[in-house]
Amino acid sequence: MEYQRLVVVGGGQMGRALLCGMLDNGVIPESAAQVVEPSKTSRNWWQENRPKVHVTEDLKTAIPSADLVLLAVKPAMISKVAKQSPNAWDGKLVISIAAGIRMNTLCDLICHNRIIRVMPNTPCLVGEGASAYCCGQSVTSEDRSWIDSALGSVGMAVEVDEGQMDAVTGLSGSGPAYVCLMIEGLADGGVFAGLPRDLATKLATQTVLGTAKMIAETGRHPAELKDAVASPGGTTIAGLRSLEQNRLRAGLMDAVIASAERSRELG
Ligand SMILES: NC(=O)C1=CN([C@@H]2O[C@H](COP(=O)(O)OP(=O)(O)OC[C@H]3O[C@@H](n4cnc5c(N)ncnc54)[C@H](OP(=O)(O)O)[C@@H]3O)[C@@H](O)[C@H]2O)C=CC1
Ligand SMILES: O=C(O)[C@@H]1CCC=N1
Repeated sequence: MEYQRLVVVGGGQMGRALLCGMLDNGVIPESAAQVVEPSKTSRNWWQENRPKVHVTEDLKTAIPSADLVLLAVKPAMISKVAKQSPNAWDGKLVISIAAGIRMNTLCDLICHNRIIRVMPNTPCLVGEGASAYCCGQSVTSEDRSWIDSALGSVGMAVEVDEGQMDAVTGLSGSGPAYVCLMIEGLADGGVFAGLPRDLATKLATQTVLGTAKMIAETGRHPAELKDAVASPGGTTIAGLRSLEQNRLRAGLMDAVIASAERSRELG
């Protein structure tokens, strides 16, 4: 199936990361994309950065022209958006990225179940996203192929059971924030140890990027690669001891669990 027009409702952080990633990767041409956005600042951002994307405040006129609609508003706004344009959702593939909002709820709101729930993450903006999705009962095989290749064009995409979506949200949906905190902390350590801020941030970023790539490309267990860095009586094992004393791993587990619980509450 050819999808002619994509309407993104909510052109904020994640709507931007996903749509820009898809535009950059040729999933959809700029002229076929429309963004519905009430915030003037955000509309200005689209007009300055993606002038060919049509931007409007008017949901009611945008939806009828769409073949597929990406709901990228905050979870608390989903119901309002759906009710703002009743009967307009028929015949459209609806994709929701709202954390915690369940398929049943979406289905009740838009009165059909040709719905795909997606949990993406912000690295979609640079083609390195990690997205999971689950499909409603009326999703066609063409819809499924489209979402798989659209998300795949901006990173990795995996289909999961809906029951796994809260855990995915806790891990990869929220994860970029935890990694940013880690990079910030590593850079702060470098600054404390005497490096200029710019250099410390560059080294911290490349260390995280390189390590992630090494794990992904070698398929080796992170513990094995960690052991390869730590010489007996050396510098790394001193650092690792400090991290264990400060419960880094338990802290990361707690963060993922807290986020997954919050996702469950939002539903
Ligand atoms: N940020 C992330 O890393 C991720 C977010 N998500 C999900 O993505 C969704 C969006 O989050 P995020 O991008 O961070 O949020 P943002 O606040 O950055 O973006 C949401 C945008 O929607 C706009 N908006 C509000 N009401 C409407 C409306 N009625 N019609 C159209 N647009 C509207 C907001 O405008 P205004 O500011 O004026 O209210 C805002 O610009 C959420 O449901 C979140 O759970 C999923 C995965 C990761
Ligand atoms: O913080 C949030 O609620 C959203 C969902 C996943 C990442 N950000």
